[in-house]
Amino acid sequence: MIRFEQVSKAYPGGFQALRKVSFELPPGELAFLTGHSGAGKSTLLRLVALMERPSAGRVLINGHDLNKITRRQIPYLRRDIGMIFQDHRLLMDKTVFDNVALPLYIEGFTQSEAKKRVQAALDKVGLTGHERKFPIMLSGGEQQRVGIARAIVNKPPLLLADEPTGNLDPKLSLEIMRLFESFHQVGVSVLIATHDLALVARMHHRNLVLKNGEMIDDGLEAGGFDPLAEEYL
Ligand SMILES: Nc1ncnc2c1ncn2[C@@H]1O[C@H](COP(=O)(O)OP(=O)(O)OP(=O)(O)O)[C@@H](O)[C@H]1O
Repeated sequence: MIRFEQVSKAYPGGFQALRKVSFELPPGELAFLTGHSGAGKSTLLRLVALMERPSAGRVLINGHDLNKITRRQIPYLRRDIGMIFQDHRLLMDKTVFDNVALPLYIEGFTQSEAKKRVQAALDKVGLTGHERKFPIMLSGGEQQRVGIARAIVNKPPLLLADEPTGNLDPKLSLEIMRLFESFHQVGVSVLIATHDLALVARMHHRNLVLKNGEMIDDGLEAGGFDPLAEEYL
């Protein structure tokens, strides 16, 4: 699903955010991406989502070399990727229905076609019946669920989440992570960048660890990984 081959990313000004990162995430796998603030987690996700381009190396998604994707092709590739952000990025003047339907409208679905899909997505995140509400009327956890419903509404095979539980308390965070697990269980690939090492330790999934732009652990070695170990912090 995702393959990084010796990927480096230098931002304008020369800051080296990623250094020769290589890893592979097979289809249907759920993995965490951890590391200190500034380690390069968001940069890595942005490279997968074609929001940034690598300075060196190759990123492949489903065998497509992203270096060979033209600007025009980007929207087509992005359809296969659902993105979830810490600040959920909902449109506050639109209803829950319209927020979730947005990717479908962009793809040209009519309102009636969109309706079924939106209801199915809201059902999956436990928000049936909230269609007509505005985001401001929802709790933080519910708003994050709307963001997740929007990300899954066109059934992408890959979900990328950047600190999806950053603003939530431990109970809600666990609920959101369980939701990602439920997508993984039906075959969706999921990559979640997070600071929440206690939650990562509790969930028993692969953990990719970045430190100063280098991948110091790709989570594949047997023997158990302790995300709270000193060397990872
Ligand atoms: N557009 C940019 N231009 C210049 N430098 C950037 C840009 N985006 C990120 N950086 C720098 O690259 C480094 C990695 O940033 P990134 O956001 O990928 O880290 P992160 O691990 O996601 O951090 P955090 O956990 O704090 O979100 C940081 O030092 C950051 O300041």
